[in-house]
Amino acid sequence: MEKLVLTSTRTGLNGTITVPGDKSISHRAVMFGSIAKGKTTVQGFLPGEDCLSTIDCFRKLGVKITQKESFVEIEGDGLEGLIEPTDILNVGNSGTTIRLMFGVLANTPFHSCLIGDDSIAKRPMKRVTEPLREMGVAIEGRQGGNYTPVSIRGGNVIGIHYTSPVASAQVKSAILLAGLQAEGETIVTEPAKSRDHTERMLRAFGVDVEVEGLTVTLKGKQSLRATDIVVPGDISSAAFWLVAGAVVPNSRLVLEGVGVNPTRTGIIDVLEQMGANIHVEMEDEEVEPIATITIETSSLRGIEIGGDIIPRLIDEIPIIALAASQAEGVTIIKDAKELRVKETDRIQTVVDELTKLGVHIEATEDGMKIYGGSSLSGNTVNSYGDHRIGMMLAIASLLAKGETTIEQAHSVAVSYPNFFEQLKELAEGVKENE
Ligand SMILES: O=C(O)C1=C[C@@H](OP(=O)(O)O)[C@@H](O)[C@H](O)C1
Ligand SMILES: C=C(OP(=O)(O)O)C(=O)O
Repeated sequence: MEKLVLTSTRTGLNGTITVPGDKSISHRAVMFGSIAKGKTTVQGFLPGEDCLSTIDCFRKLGVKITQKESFVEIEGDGLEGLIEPTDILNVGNSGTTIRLMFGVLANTPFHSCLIGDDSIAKRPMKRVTEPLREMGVAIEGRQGGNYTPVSIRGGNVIGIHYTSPVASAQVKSAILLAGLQAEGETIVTEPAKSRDHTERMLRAFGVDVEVEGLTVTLKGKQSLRATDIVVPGDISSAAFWLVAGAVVPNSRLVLEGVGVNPTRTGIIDVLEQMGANIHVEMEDEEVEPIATITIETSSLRGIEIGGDIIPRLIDEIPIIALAASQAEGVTIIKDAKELRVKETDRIQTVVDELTKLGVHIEATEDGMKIYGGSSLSGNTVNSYGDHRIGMMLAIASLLAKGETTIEQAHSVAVSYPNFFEQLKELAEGVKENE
């Protein structure tokens, strides 16, 4: 599916759905299961391309993994059980895979080489490779180890006290994974709280992790004990329906089993602040909290979004920009420079593609300014291989007059393989041609 043509919906979006498993948690379940001793099972795994890349990497490192749709079984033999790969480890489009793999491989006494697709080749790796070098890991790569291909030979890692300049769960997790294998203690402090799935899941695998404010501490030479993981629905995927439910007239959507870890719920806070009719009902609260979220067509107002909330909604900014285009008044998004180094430069891509549909929107250095009250008209737009841009444009097409053609629509499979099927189920009257 290179190109997809969508029309607006006449009846609104109605129904109850379960979104696929959380991408961040699915990656970690496979990684931690692969370096634990014993059999780990994963229910609710996201069979998206990014998480399949993680499985592929660990198979190349000698781990036996069986995966059938959303169920995964991993036979781990500890970190010592990993073997030198005879092939390059290819992470595809996944930043989480490559950055966390550096941490996993920090103490393995063999050579590995990591590459990814064209988007990965443009994303900075120094944020992880630099602190890992400080810990004693031998890393070589293009432009001093900032870009792929990167090769790594682990061994003799020592603990570090690292103050990260970015609020990034990928940086924090890579250092903690290296720290687990290191001599001595590892302490990571971040400037704002990023998602804490690593800290929560390491505990479930029997690791001692201390968290105090923005600082995480763990002792080295700890091993992981296999366990059974249940992955909640991905709030970053649910975000597309939350915004669609709020902005498409005559809609009411119920999303069940959504992960509502407070480090991820910035989208709910923003929609509430914009005046959305949104209701969250807790279902369960074990390793990760889970809820049912209901949203109805709402009158939204523009707001200012910046500061510590940004890491709590970083992947949702493209769809928040669309919500803002339908609000009354102006919305300003700032402190979000990180968007420039995602799968695409998400500030520029959002501005370029929404402008083509008739939105009045301007890029700023660290965010965007969106003028509300736009009426959208169909046009040809492009995801540029960025899954979140592809899904945001699909929701935009539901509001646009006439037909919208989305080029590179297949990119949605990175995080949401059945996105277009669910869209057709929820939006009666939407026509689709390939
Ligand atoms: O750790 C993770 O699973 C992720 C962390 C975030 O990236 P950064 O760590 O670069 O902020 C996020 O954007 C990405 O989608 C997933
Ligand atoms: C940025 C994302 O993922 P990653 O960094 O893992 O490629 C994303 O899913 O929006």
